[in-house]
Amino acid sequence: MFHLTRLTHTFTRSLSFPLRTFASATPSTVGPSFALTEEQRQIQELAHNFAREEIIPKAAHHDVTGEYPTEIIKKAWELGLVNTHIPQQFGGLGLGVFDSSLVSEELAWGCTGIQTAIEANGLAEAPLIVAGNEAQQKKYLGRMTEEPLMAAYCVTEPGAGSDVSGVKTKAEKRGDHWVINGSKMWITNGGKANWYFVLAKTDPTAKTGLAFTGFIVDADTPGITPGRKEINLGQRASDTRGITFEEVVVPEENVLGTPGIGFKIAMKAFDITRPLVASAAVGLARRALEEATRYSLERKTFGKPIFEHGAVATMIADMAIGVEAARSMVWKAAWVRDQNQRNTYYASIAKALASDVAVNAANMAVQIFGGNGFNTEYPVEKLYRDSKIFQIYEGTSQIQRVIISKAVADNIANS
Ligand SMILES: CCCCCCCC(=O)SCCNC(=O)CCNC(=O)[C@H](O)C(C)(C)COP(=O)(O)OP(=O)(O)OC[C@H]1O[C@@H](n2cnc3c(N)ncnc32)[C@H](O)[C@@H]1OP(=O)(O)O
Repeated sequence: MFHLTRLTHTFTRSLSFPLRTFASATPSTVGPSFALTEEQRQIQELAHNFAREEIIPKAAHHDVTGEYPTEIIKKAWELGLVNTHIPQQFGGLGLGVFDSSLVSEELAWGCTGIQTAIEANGLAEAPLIVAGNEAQQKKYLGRMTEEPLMAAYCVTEPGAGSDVSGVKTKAEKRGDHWVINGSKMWITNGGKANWYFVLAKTDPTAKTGLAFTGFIVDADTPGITPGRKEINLGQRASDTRGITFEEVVVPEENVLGTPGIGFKIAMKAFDITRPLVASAAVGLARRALEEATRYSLERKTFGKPIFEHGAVATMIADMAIGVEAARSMVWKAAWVRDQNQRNTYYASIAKALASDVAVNAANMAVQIFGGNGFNTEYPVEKLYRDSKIFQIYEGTSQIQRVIISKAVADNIANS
């Protein structure tokens, strides 16, 4: 309660209206409109200003050193820009996916490495939001609003990335508790989390939809060992690690939903988070567009700004087309989810489209910067490195297309 009051004060000061008024507004239910409400514009502006003033000046430092952006996350948390989905009854803002996408686009415009560290909390929390009981939500979501803690979603394994049904980590029921054994890989916030969502196989004989169980696991449980921080191509502020689980004892009360339905919980979580990963990709693409446009208006060749050469202007136009189209798709995927309708198809389209847009935009920005684009003194080489992971994490671009094509075929078969 103390925290909620503090958060309310901070947020109220920043936004100039009471938290509850804002949080109880459900602008996403206004229907297919592209007009943001006043409240949405204000939270977007808050996130934008935060990215400009707190993230951008420090992004290069965290990229070069790989240092985890703890102080930035704390400040973002104080403003309510972290854990945006947590329902109000557990101390959060209870924002829908649409409103959260406004925040994630702006934070990612600042730095996708830092934004990924922040949004990985949302990914870990999503299974609790879709399947947690009140006691679990109160305990684990509630604590995220009481102090700036991190959480992590542990599904991927060394041998199971795209194919989640190949997860080998297993959990066995022994008496009144479960025991988890196995190894996870590429876990965002792996070394920083206070608790994990862990997917483990509990019935090897059952079909995928009944073979796995989702657990909430406190990070300080004996038997959990995070590995070293991985050194990745981009998004280096983000903490990615392998984690081993050896005879990790988890109480029955930490089973999410019922035993066996963990795969579906893990998938439903993506319905919330894929639109947000896509919105982050839009943020990166928009940043690339802005940097490239600014540069092309200043840099001269053959006696005029390079923007005036048609070949460059065409690239700028293509980047703008990508940003606008991808954002529209993010908004649709988010809006459908906020209507409590299944959005898997749209979430995958948004994720696939926005990821390709981000990679292409960063590529074109480097091209427009020329030699300077290849150099670490200029901002776009970082965007180029940071962009690639969008086509890989939260389901590769190929997996999104598997989901999309299956949905199209099902639709035709059932028509
Ligand atoms: C910003 C934060 C970033 C954080 C860092 C990023 C972290 C990560 O990258 S997390 C890991 C990312 N990994 C992935 O995205 C994995 C990609 N793979 C997949 O999504 C799945 O394996 C996928 C879609 C290929 C489906 O696999 P497949 O084994 O064919 O299962 P499938 O047969 O479709 O589904 C099994 C059951 O689940 C159900 N199901 C599948 N998806 C859903 C869903 N969205 N909602 C409800 N039910 C679902 C199916 O209906 C089916 O049910 P039933 O058995 O009753 O018919």
